[in-house]
Amino acid sequence: MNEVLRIAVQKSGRLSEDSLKLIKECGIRFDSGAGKLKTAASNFPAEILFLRDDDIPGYVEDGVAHIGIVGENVSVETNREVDTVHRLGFSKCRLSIGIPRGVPYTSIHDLDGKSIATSYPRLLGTYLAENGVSAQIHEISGSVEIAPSIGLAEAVCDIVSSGSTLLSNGLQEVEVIFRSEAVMIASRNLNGTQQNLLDQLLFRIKSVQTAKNHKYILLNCPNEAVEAVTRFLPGMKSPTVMPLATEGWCSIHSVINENDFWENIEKIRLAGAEGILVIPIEKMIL
Ligand SMILES: Nc1ncnc2c1ncn2[C@@H]1O[C@H](COP(=O)(O)OP(=O)(O)OP(=O)(O)O)[C@@H](O)[C@H]1O
Ligand SMILES: O=P(O)(O)OC[C@H]1O[C@H](OP(=O)(O)OP(=O)(O)O)[C@H](O)[C@@H]1O
Ligand SMILES: [Mg+2]
Repeated sequence: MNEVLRIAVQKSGRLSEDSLKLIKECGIRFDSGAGKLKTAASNFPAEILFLRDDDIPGYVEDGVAHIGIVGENVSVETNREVDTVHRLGFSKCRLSIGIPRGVPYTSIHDLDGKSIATSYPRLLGTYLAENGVSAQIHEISGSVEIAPSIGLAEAVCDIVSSGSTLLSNGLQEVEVIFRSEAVMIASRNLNGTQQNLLDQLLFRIKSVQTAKNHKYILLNCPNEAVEAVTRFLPGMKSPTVMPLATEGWCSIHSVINENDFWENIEKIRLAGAEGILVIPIEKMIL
C-alpha cells in the first residue's frame, strides 16, 4: 500500500480555517465537503482527518494521525508524547487568570485558598505550584467565564485574545500564565517515508511563511540615486538594477522584509525613489 501522511486538523473552531488555508497554500488540494471527517488530497500523498482539537495530541501520540495542528495550550495541557515540529504563527492567544472586576488584586497569592474554574487544570496547577499558591481547581470543559457569576468559582483561568469575553462577563485579567499559538505536532514513530513527507510539507510551509513576511518592491530612481536607494534594499542576494527607456533613470527590483518596509520606505523616497510598487510574494525559497 502506498504511504500517505495523515494530518489531523480541528473539525470546527478557532483553528480550522487557518489550518486548512495553510495546507492549501502549500499547494495541497483536497475536498472538504460539509460533514466529511476524512478526505484524501488529490495531488500529495496525504489524508486530512477532521477531529476535536483536544483529541489531536492523543491521536498523534498513538500514530493514528502522523501530524496534527493544535494550539500549543492544548498540546501542553494534554501532555502527550509528541514532538512540536513547527510554530505556525496563527491562533495567537494567552491563558490567563481572571477575577471579578472591582475585586482588589495585588499578586497571585491573593488566590490562596480560592477556587478557580478552568479547562486547563494541568497548566494552571503547574503555575500555582511554581508560585507556591494553594487553590482549588474546578475543572469545567467550556463557558468558563460564567463561573464566578453563578457562584461556581471565585476566579477563572481561560483563553484570552481580545479580552472581550472577560469584559462582557464582568471579569478582569490579572495573570497571564501561558502564551500560545498554533503548532504542528508530530508522532515520534514516523517511518522513513512518513518523515520524508513531513519534511516536504515543512519545506512548503516555511516557504509560505517566509513569503508572507516579505514583499516584492519595484521603483524608479535617477541613476545618481541608485546607490543611496539600494542601501535600504539589500534583496535576497542584491537588488536588480535595470535602465529605464528614459535616459538617466533606472528601475530597481528587490525583496524587502515586511517589518523593515514602513521603517525604510520614507528613507527610500527621500533618497530619490518614485513610482514605488509593493507586491505580495506567494512562495519564497531562500
Ligand atoms: N479567542 C481566541 N483567539 C485566538 N485563538 C484562540 C481563541 N480561542 C481559542 N484559541 C485557540 O484555538 C484553539 C481552539 O479553540 P476553540 O475555541 O475552537 O476550541 P474548542 O472549543 O475546544 O474546540 P473543539 O470543539 O475542537 O474541542 C484553542 O486551543 C486556542 O489555542
Ligand atoms: O478574549 P476573546 O477575544 O473574547 O476570546 C476568548 C474566548 O475565545 C474562546 O472561546 P470561543 O469564542 O472560541 O468559544 P468556545 O467557548 O466555544 O471555545 C475562549 O474560550 C474564550 O472564551
Ligand atoms: Mg476542544
